[in-house]
Amino acid sequence: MQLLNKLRPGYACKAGSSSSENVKKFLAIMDELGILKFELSDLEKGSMKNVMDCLSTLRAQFAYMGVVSPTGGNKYGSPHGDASSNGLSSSPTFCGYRLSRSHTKQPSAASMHHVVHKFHEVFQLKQGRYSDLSAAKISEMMKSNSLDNAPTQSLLSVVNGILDESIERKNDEIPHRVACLLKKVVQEIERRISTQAEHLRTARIRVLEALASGTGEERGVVMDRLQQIKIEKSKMEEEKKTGVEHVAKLIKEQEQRDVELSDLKQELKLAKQRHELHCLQMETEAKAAKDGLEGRMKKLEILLEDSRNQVRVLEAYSQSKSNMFNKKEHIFKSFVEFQFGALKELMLSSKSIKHEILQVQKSNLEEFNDLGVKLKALIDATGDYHIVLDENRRMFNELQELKGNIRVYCRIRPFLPRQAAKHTTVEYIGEHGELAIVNPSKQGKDRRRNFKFNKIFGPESTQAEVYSDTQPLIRSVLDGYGMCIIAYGQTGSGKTYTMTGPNGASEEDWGVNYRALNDLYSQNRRDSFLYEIQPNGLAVPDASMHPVTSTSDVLELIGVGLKNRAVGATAMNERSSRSHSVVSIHVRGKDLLSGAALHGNLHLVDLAGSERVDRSEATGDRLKEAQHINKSLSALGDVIFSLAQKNSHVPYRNSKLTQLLQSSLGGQAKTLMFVQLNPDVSSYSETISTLKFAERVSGVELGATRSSKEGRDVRELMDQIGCRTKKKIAA
Ligand SMILES: Nc1ncnc2c1ncn2[C@@H]1O[C@H](COP(=O)(O)OP(=O)(O)OP(=O)(O)O)[C@@H](O)[C@H]1O
Repeated sequence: MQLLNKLRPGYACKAGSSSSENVKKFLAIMDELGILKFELSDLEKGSMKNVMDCLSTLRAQFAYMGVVSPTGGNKYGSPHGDASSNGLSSSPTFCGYRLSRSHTKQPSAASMHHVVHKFHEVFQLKQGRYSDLSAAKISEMMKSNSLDNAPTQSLLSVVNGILDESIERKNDEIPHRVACLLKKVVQEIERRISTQAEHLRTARIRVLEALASGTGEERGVVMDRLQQIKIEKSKMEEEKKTGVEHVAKLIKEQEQRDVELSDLKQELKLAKQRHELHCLQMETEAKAAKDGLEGRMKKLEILLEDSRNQVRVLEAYSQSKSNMFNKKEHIFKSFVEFQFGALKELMLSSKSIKHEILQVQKSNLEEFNDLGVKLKALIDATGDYHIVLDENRRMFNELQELKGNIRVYCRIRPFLPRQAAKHTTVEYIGEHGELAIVNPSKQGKDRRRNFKFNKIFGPESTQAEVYSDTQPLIRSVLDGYGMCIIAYGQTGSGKTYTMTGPNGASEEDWGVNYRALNDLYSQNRRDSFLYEIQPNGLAVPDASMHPVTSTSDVLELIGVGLKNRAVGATAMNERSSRSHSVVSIHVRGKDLLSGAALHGNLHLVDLAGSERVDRSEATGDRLKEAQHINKSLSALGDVIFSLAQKNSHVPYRNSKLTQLLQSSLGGQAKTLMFVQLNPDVSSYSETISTLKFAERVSGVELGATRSSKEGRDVRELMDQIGCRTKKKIAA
């Protein structure tokens, strides 16, 4: 056991050389016995498999050896002495084969069995007796080769057989050849026994020596080791089982992997197909792209060639340009040099010019000073001019006042082409405003009636002639006075014609309105006054005021007013104005020098027809309208009459019309009335009533002879104005 203990892994390395020697001895014995041995290096590595195999073989050998009894007979009835016996006899025995032969090479179990079988065949008697054996068979059996190789059991069975046969025979003697065979066999057995005994003795001594070197403790270690080995074996079996399960699991996993692999292969196949398709497409595209690129390359090459050619051309061109520029540069340089020379000269002349300029400036300054003195004198003179202007304005107004603040003109309308019988009521028109009207139906002193006006415009009078006396009064408006121009008369007598002119009138036919407005703008003294002109209707409900800058602006507004004017047919006029038309123009002037403000106004009044109600055959609303018209005309007559009489009370408030015209009726305002007459005899009574109205309005002044003193005053004033104006112009 000590020996086995020394077989533990690593023991040889740890133990001393004596242990190692023992192992070597053990291995030598194993070698001698022909048993599969292990190497010393196995112990050093700890590889126990070879060691265990060796020990197992040794154990089996011992077991086999125990089968043969010390007497050499078949103790257990088996003639062949098989390995079933476990006993290990201490008495000399012999093994089933020669131990000496096992020195050569370790026989395998199969070869050993073969040899034993062969010698059984030679020595086994299958039937019959040994005495019946042929001489050849016996000589074959007696051959030393056969005897040497025959198993001991076979030899013993031969001996037993011959002995049994001799006992059965009793009287018969054993044939000589059989006796020789018996002798030979016995000798062989003896030889084997002695040899075996010797070998066994030697082997047992050696084994015992080897075993004697171990102790009981080592045996325990070996047993423990064996136990461990068993445990390891069971563990290994367990592991093997686990391994088997693991292998099964692995197989299953393998199967799954196979399935996955097949799926992957399928996918790979599809991917490969797709990839191939894609590659194909790519190749096609690449080919197309390549073709395209080649085409483009060719184009680009052509372009490049063109560009190169152009570059060459440009290079040549730039070269020629460069040469030209060089030439020009040369010319410029010489030119610049020349210019520098000229510049120097210029600088010199500039200096002298500067000097001259300074001289001129000095003399200019002196002249400016002189001019300043003169200008101051002029400004003073201008101040005088304004004083003169103001005085002129005042004197002009005085003149107009002396001429009369209320003037009544008479205008007789010509017969119209459509009028059939042209019998006139106008018998005489005097140069100084005398008018004789006749009534053809009457005789005697009642037949004629005389009237007196400031002036009479006959049927042939032009629009310009009618306006001529009005024109000077327009200046009064700009001078800041009020003025009112009124057209009065029966319907169809020509009021609108006088105030506005015929429809679509040319400049020649323009009425008072247009001409007055034109004069307002043309007489606008912009050098000394700033004027603002606005038509005004603020005194009338729903009226509005609009700034105007020209005659056309005013006419436009008049047009709007006319559209709104009530017009209706009467028995006397197909298109009769059934309302008064008033255009009020306010003028604001500012003296630019003194800052003094002026405010003048001009009322242009086209009254409604003055015919009698019964004559116009008006009824209903038209009758009421006619009555209103008559009332307002009557109120106007009363106001003008009161003014002419210089009454303390003037009844402005009796009608809207007089309220509206208040600013241009009375005071320093000028009133100018055109009394319109229809010369036709059929209108005689209307003519008479119109003339009576005019007579009443103009009152005392009409027909009154101005005193010689008033006449002188007028002439003197006229002279003064003329004289001053001449002086002013001279200045
Ligand atoms: N001096 C004139 N020369 C030529 N035609 C004239 C003259 N006066 C008036 N007429 C004509 O007579 C007609 C009546 O004139 P207008 O309409 O001016 O009269 P009216 O007094 O304004 O009438 P109403 O009061 O009804 O409005 C018109 O056709 C007009 O052209």
